[in-house]
Amino acid sequence: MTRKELFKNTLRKSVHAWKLINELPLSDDESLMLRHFMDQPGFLDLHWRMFVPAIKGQGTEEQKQKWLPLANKMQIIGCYAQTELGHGSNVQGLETTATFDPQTDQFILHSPTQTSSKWWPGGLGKVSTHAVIYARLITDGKDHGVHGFIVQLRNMDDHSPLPGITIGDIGVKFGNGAYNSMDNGFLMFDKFCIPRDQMLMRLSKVTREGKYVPSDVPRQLMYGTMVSVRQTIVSNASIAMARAVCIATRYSAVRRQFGSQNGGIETQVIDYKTQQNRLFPLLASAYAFRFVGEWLKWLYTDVTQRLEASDFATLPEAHACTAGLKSMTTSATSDGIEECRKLCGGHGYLWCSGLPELFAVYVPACTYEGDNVVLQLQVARFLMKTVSQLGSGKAPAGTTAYMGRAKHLLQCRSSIRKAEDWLNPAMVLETFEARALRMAVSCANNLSKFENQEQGFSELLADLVEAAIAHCQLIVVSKFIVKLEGEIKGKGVKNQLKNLCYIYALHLIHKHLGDFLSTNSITSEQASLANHQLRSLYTQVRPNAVALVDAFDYTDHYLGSVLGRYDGNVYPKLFEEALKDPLNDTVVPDGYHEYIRPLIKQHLRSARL
Ligand SMILES: CCCCCCCCCC/C=C\CCC/C=C/C(=O)SCCNC(=O)CCNC(=O)[C@H](O)C(C)(C)COP(=O)(O)OP(=O)(O)OC[C@H]1O[C@@H](n2cnc3c(N)ncnc32)[C@H](O)[C@@H]1OP(=O)(O)O
Ligand SMILES: Cc1cc2nc3c(=O)[nH]c(=O)nc-3n(C[C@H](O)[C@H](O)[C@H](O)COP(=O)(O)OP(=O)(O)OC[C@H]3O[C@@H](n4cnc5c(N)ncnc54)[C@H](O)[C@@H]3O)c2cc1C
Repeated sequence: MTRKELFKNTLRKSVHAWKLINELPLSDDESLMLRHFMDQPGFLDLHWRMFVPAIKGQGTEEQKQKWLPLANKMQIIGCYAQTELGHGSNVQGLETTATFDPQTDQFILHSPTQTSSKWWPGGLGKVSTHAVIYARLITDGKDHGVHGFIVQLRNMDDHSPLPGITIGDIGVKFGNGAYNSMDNGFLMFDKFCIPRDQMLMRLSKVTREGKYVPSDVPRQLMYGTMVSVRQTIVSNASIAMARAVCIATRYSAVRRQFGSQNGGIETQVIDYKTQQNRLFPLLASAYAFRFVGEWLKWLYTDVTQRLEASDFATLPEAHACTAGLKSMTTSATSDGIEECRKLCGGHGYLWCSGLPELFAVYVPACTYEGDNVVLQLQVARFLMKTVSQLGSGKAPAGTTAYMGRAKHLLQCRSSIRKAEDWLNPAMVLETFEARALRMAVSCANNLSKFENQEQGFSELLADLVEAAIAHCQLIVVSKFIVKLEGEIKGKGVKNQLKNLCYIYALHLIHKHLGDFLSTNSITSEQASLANHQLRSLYTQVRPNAVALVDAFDYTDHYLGSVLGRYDGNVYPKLFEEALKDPLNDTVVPDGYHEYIRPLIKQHLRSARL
C-alpha cells in the first residue's frame, strides 16, 4: 500500500474494531486483545492509552464529567502532545507557553520558536479533534513550569484546523509499512485561546483572578500517564519477543544444513549449540518478560490505589521499576527480533518471514515513552539515593530490599561448587543481588569523590546505566523465581519453566561476565560451571522448544510468517509468496527495452569491434 492507502486502511480497521467493541460488546481485556490482532499502530492507541488516562489522572471531577463521556463514546478523538521538535526527553525544557489572560479568563497557547512546535504525537497529524497539550504555564509574568491542557484542534463539522493552529503529519518513518500507519504529527499555536477550565487542574490550579495554586501532592503525578503506558509496554515486549522467537524456533526445526552422513538427512539447525545459545535465551526472555510484566501490572495497580489514598511512599519505586523495566525489556526485545532474523539465515531477510516488519514496528519502543538510556538514568538516581540512605535507619523496601543486606552482600563469596548448584534459586539470586549491589555501591563511591554531585553523575553516566541494568535484570530473575514458587499446573510444565528460568539467569551471567567477575560476585571457575550448566539446560529444552513456542498460541495469520508456519511447510510456501510478487507478473521486466537491452546490445557491438 502507499502511505495514504495504509493510513486510510488503518482508519477503516480502527473504526471497525471500535464498532465490534460496542456491538458484541467486548470487555476491556478483550478489547486489548482485539488491538493486538489488529496489529497496527493507529490513533486508537493514543486516544485510549494516553488521552483518556491523562484526563482521568489529571482532571478535576468536573473536567472528567465533561470530557470523559465524550471521549468514551469517541465523539471526540484525542492524542497526547508533549514532545516538541527541540525537546522530548527533557520535559522541563518544553517551550510551548500557556499564558493566562485575566481579562478574558483564557489561556493563550503559543509556539514562540520553531523548536517549540509539537512534533511526534501519534494521532495528531490527521485524525485527532482534541489533544492533551503540555505547555509552560505563565501567570502574571511568572513561569510555573509544564502543565497539561485539553485543547480542541479541529472544527467538529469539517475537520479543518481551528484558526491559530497549524497542523500536519511529520512524514515517513522507518520501514515500509510499520509505524507509517500512524499520523505522528506537528502542531504550532499562534496565540490560540482556550477557556481557563481547560487546564487540567486536579494537581495545581489557576483561579479566576489568575492566582496560581500549586499542587499539594507530588508534581510528578503529572507524569502518571507515562508511568501507566511504560507498564503496559513491558508486557507488550513479551508478546513481540514471543512472536519473533516462535518464527525462529519453528524455522530452526525445519531448516537443515550440513551434517549429512553417507548421503543421509542433514542436521536440523536447531541442534547446533550455537543456534541454541542464541535462540533459547530469547525463548526464556519471552517467558521472563511475561512474568515480570504480570508483576509490574500488580505493582502499578498497588501504587494507583495508594495514590488514591494520598500515600505517595511507593511512587519513586513505581517510577524506577516502570522506567527501568520498560527500558530493559524493549532494548532486549529489539535486539532479540534482529537476532531471530539472523537465526533464520537469508530467508529471515525476506519480507514474508514476518521479521523485518516486526522489527520496524517494534524498534521505536526503545525511544517512545522515554529514551531507554534516559530512563535507566532515572533508575540510577533512585539507586544512588537508596545507597546513600543505607545505614540511616530507613530500611530499603520493595525491589531494593536486598540492599538492606548490604553488609552480607558486599563481602559474601558465592558457594557454587558444581554445575548443578546453578539450579539452586537462592544461590542464583544471591549472585545477582551481589553483582547489582556492588555495581551500585561502586558508582556511589566514585560519585562521592566529586565535590559537585551533578558533575560526578555526568562523568559516571555510562557506569550508572550499567548499574541500573544490573538492578533491572535482578528484578526479572527474581520475579521468574517467585513465579516458579507459586502454583503452576502440571509438573512437566513447571520443569520446563524452571529450565527457562535458569537459562535466562545463566545466559545473563555469560553475557555480562565482566560485571560478575569484576565485582567478585563469582570466580572464573564458577563462570565456567555456569556455562556447563547452560549447555545441559539447552539439551533439556531442545525436545520441547517447538512446544514451548506453540504454547504462545499465535495463529499463522497473526504471525504473518512463511518461516514460522505451524505446519512447517516452508519451502513450497516461499515459492508461492515469491510468485505473488508484482515483479513476477511478467517474465520480461518493465524497463528491459529501456535499459537492459541497449546495454547488452552496446556490449555486443563493442565485443564485435
Ligand atoms: C504492531 C504492534 C505494535 C505494538 C503495539 C504495542 C502498543 C504498546 C502501547 C503503546 C501505546 C502508545 C504508543 C506510544 C506512544 C508514545 C508516546 C510518547 O512517547 S509520549 C512522550 C513520552 N515522553 C517521555 O517519556 C519523556 C521522558 N522524560 C521524562 O519522563 C522526564 O522528563 C524525566 C524522567 C527524564 C526527568 O524528569 P524531569 O525533567 O521532571 O526531571 P526532574 O529532575 O525534575 O525529576 C524530578 C523528580 O521526579 C522524578 N520523576 C520523574 N518522572 C517521574 C514519574 N513518571 N513518576 C514519578 N517520579 C518521577 C525524578 O526521578 C526526580 O526524582 P528525584 O527524587 O527528585 O530525583
Ligand atoms: C514512534 C514514536 C511515537 C511517539 N509518540 C509520541 C506521542 O504520542 N506523544 C509525544 O508527546 N511524543 C511521542 N514521541 C516522542 C518520544 O516520546 C520522544 O522521541 C522520546 O521521549 C525521546 O526524546 P527525544 O526524541 O527528545 O530524544 P533525545 O533526548 O534527543 O535523545 C537523543 C539521544 O540523546 C541521549 N540523551 C538525551 N538526554 C540524555 C541525558 N540526560 N543523558 C544521557 N543521554 C541523553 C539519548 O540517549 C539519545 O541517544 C514518539 C516517538 C516515536 C519514535
